[in-house]
Amino acid sequence: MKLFHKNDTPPESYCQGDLLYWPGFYSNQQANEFYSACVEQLEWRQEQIKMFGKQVTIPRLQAWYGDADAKYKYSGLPLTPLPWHETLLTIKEHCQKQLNTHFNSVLANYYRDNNDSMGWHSDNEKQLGLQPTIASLSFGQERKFCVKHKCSGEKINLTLQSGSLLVMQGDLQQNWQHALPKSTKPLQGRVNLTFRNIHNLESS
Ligand SMILES: O=C(O)CCC(=O)C(=O)O
Ligand SMILES: [Fe+2]
Repeated sequence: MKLFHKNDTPPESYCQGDLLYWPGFYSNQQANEFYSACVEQLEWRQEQIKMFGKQVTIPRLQAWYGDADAKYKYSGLPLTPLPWHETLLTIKEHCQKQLNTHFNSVLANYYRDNNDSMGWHSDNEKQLGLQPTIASLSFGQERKFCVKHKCSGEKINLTLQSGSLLVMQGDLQQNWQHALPKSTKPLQGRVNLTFRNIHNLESS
């Protein structure tokens, strides 16, 4: 896969093996419009997940959209997709075209302020396959995104800007974890969309 061409690599882009970051995938204005549409129109829920045998309320809002058969288990939480929203379909088309791949679902995350976060994890569920390509879009408040190697502990920190596209692919989920930490500084809201291709294991 080739995401960057010599002459159109935007400033501060990052391309290291299986992690590609493109800050200006969308203009600020377009990113603001997507942010508002997502905040106002997606069916946000604060889910409970099981962690170490305990029910925990997750520190962010989530919504799962996709094709009807793209059922997903996320941290022990079975998610049945909501039917596609037009804004999500538009963004999905752009990503599919750019990355020359297909997505059948998206996990939307809404971080309302600096107290909302996502802990260390890998998106390595069986249903994603061994080397999933995940397209991660950011709209609204920029936030720090951390990646940590599972064996060496090597850390990479990126600031995900509004309108940026981050692609996680290849062996990234096998070898690395990632997280979106809380901040002590007050922050505005951020919407993140992670487009995925879920394999329906029951019917295969
Ligand atoms: O909000 C982000 O940038 C990360 C989201 C994420 O890792 C996920 O949805 O699995
Ligand atoms: Fe993730």
